[in-house]
Amino acid sequence: MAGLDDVFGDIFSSVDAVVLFSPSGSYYERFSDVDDLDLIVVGTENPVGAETFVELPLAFDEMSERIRFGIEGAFEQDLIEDGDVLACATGVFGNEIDTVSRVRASADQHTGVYDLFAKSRADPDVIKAVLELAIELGKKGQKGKPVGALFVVGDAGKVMNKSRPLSYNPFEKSHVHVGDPIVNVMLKEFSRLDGAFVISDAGKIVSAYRYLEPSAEGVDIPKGLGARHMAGGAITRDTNAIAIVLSESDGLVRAFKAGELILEVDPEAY
Ligand SMILES: Nc1ncnc2c1ncn2[C@@H]1O[C@H](COP(=O)(O)OP(=O)(O)OP(=O)(O)O)[C@@H](O)[C@H]1O
Ligand SMILES: [Mn+2]
Repeated sequence: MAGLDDVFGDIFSSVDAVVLFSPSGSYYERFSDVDDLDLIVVGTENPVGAETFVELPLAFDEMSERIRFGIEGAFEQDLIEDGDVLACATGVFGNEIDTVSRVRASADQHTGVYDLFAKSRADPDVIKAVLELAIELGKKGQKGKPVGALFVVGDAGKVMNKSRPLSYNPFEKSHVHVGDPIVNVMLKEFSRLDGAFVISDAGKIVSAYRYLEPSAEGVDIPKGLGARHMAGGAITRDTNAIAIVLSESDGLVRAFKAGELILEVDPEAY
């Protein structure tokens, strides 16, 4: 009878690097003894003091998200190359490592999600909450009809200076934050109305109904996208904000940073 190694051994054959997600100290040390293998530690913190470390802005409950993010971070830091085979070890059922996943790193699969979270001004939790809200809005629409929405996140003072009100601001005197379930209901309700939401680095809803007036000079967004996307893209070149845009016409959620489209997701795929 064949041993388990014969059955599962392929998972570990010709691996270029091991990616350890939030390992405990003892686990890390055991791996350091394995010769000729690149070791990359990925986590929200680096308590093992690994030399080669990719920081996660969020723990990412979903294993596939965690791995995708770690791989993008590793690409970003030139730790891996296109085509590298990685053994990704992570804990699916808890903090202890219980699962190894064999993944071929592909530069084509670059989604920009690492850039969006790790190198933005706004709090990663805020970005994640807004992205999830946009995806949810895209999936369900508003009362069954597709809706569009534009969220500008971070660097709110500057964003306010480069925009003007289309109507009175329902968030004028409030101190509400994204992520709060009631606020999400409010934001969905207001998404039927024109203009952009402006959200601070810490997630405070600064304004709804903002008409953005950035300079569109040098902004290179894909042809076919209209004024909402142009304004969203352009404001991220003029300020340190990021923009998350739900398109009413094609239903996709896009994120812009520094004037460029860096992430495109289909809400139906989530
Ligand atoms: N400069 C702007 N600032 C804020 N909101 C804007 C701006 N320009 C357009 N919008 C909003 O975007 C809405 C849709 O405009 P438009 O159709 O030109 O954009 P789009 O990029 O094609 O988006 P969609 O894919 O949702 O149709 C407008 O009704 C308006 O609410
Ligand atoms: Mn349009």
